[in-house]
Amino acid sequence: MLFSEELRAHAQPIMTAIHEHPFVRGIATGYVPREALIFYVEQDFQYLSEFIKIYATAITKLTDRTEIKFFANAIDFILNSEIHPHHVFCDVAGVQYEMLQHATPAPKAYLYESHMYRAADTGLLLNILAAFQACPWTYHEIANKQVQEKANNQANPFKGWIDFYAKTDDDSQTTVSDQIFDWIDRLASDATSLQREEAMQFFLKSCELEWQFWEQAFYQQDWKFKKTISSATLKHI
Ligand SMILES: Cc1ncc(CN)c(N)n1
Repeated sequence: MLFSEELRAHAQPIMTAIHEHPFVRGIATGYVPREALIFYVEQDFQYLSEFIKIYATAITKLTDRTEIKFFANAIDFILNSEIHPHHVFCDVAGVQYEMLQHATPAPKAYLYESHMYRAADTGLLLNILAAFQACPWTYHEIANKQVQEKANNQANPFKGWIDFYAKTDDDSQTTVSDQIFDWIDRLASDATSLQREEAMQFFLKSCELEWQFWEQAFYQQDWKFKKTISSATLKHI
């Protein structure tokens, strides 16, 4: 069994819970509460900005130009393409995107970002890719399932979001997540079983954090002492 097949098999209960999450179901049925959409975009904007820095860290571990290009493309995708699904949510919520670009990470986003940095700190590309893969993989799975359900019909205001994440790579029919799974398999074939276990943990925790990210936005879960934390300034003694 390929390592990527093992990853997917172990993540199945989490993936099922993501498909069934009320936010994700709301995308399919065309209704998500406005506050949830706004909270999501605020958090995702800052989360993706942090992701760019994590990709940049991954680049420092590489020598092969094709591999470097992969991460450079991923950065370009966030900066220039992934703004589109955010605009879809903003249009439905009736808010200006520019208004949602100043948030600080809420607890689950903070945890997810810290988890990614922890993977990067191990210095192992296998861990970085495993931790990162939950991001493209779960979104592609969500969108694909919703396309199969014909949720991307003209009446659905989230059609643009679903179509965006269901897209494959031009004519090749391969997705970014397929390419990453192939890359993970190549690295895993040279890894020890302990290293594979560590990568598995990074992947599964990222999958759970994807679920947590939807949950956090749907219920707008923020720091309990947000005002205290954000208003703290150093006193000059
Ligand atoms: C939290 C999260 N995970 C995944 C994606 C899809 N790149 C995203 N935009 N945000």
